[in-house]
Amino acid sequence: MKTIDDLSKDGLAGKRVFVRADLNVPLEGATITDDGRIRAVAPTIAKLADAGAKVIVASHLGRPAGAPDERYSLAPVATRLGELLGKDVAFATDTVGDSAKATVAALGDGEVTLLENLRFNAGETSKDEAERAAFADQLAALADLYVGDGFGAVHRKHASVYDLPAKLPHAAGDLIATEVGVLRKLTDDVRRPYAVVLGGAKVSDKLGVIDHLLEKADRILIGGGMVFTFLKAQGHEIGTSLVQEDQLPAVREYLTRAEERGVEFVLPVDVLVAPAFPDLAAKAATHPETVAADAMPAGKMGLDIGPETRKLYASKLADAATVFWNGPMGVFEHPDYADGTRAVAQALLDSSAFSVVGGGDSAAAVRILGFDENAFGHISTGGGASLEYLEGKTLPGLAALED
Ligand SMILES: Nc1ncnc2c1ncn2[C@@H]1O[C@H](COP(=O)(O)OP(=O)(O)O)[C@@H](O)[C@H]1O
Ligand SMILES: O=C(OP(=O)(O)O)[C@H](O)COP(=O)(O)O
Repeated sequence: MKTIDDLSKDGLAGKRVFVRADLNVPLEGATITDDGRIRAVAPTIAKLADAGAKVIVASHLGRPAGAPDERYSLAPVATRLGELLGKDVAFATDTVGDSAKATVAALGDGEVTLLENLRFNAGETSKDEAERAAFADQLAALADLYVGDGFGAVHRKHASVYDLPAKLPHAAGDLIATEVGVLRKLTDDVRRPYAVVLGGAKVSDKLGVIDHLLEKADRILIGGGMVFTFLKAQGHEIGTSLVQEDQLPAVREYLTRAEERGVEFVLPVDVLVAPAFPDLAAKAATHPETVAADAMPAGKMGLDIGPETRKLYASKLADAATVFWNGPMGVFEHPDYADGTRAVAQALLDSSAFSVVGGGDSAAAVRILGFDENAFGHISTGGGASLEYLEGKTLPGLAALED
């Protein structure tokens, strides 16, 4: 992959450089609860601006339905990015419309703009190649050069990630270079025992990764919303918990294959349940019940791993030499369901393992719960992206930067 240094051989002064970042940060209303992804890409933006480029930053936020939706506006991110860069960041209220065109046209050398959420446009995520290409053409018209630095989104075959770089001279940004450098170590020569902890809510995206992990990992620990598809596959009651019904046969096969291959597959022995998903804004006490994982009551939702599971998982991580962790163990955004995630983070710090924590929410959880991010081996800005990288898959957003 070309680097920014390669791209800047003829100078960057006055050039319009499009930076595809992943600024998909957690928000409560318009308040950013963790700015890790903004801080991670800010040095790339500063480097380009310092070289005199006119920097056009673009990202998605959340999963809006291809049309403007104020809840997913990047406006709060523009303000925070400006604070981190120590300069104004002009915010365009659309992505390729009049506001974007006028904002880009008004940019001076060394100035920075942030476009509104790419996913407010159906073309960004479309499966229709022509629709994606048409949107990429509109984005390309705004810029002279392209820098891909949104590591968290490189597994998405989206217009700004995959189609746009083919239309402009392009390079990988410094964040992508760092991320790939660290993750390569986990694919090339991993120190064993190698434990992988999987949780979170993007269950359909991430269950498939287990297929590959069964060939690589020595131990796989399951938490978060992942748990209940496994419990159901084993024939247990899961109440109203998150479940991926269409994956039940696949999950049964994983459990069988883990046994055959001698991979230790660890599921929770107890879980915290409540009648409903908690109100994350109010954070009022919800008085969860601890129940055995094989005896969940009907009508209740599993929201965190329980106290016995916390101890069990800590013991399974204590002697690992390498740990990769993606996905919180529970709904950590509410204090009643943060203990599982806290326990896994603490277990990684207590062990001497090289630990990689990947994912927007996992990385945010570690920081929000008060852990020192520098105490971990690597905090990756990508969850799905790092998992697919470890799987050895061709990632569209990395392939597009190679030539
Ligand atoms: N048992 C559960 N039920 C529903 N959601 C859960 C559960 N456990 C964790 N979550 C949610 O998972 C989300 C993070 O999942 P995900 O996006 O897959 O992780 P990451 O961003 O680290 O890749 C968090 O917002 C958390 O509240
Ligand atoms: O948050 C992200 O991924 P992650 O939750 O796997 O870390 C990325 O911004 C990608 O978002 P998407 O999963 O909506 O494509």
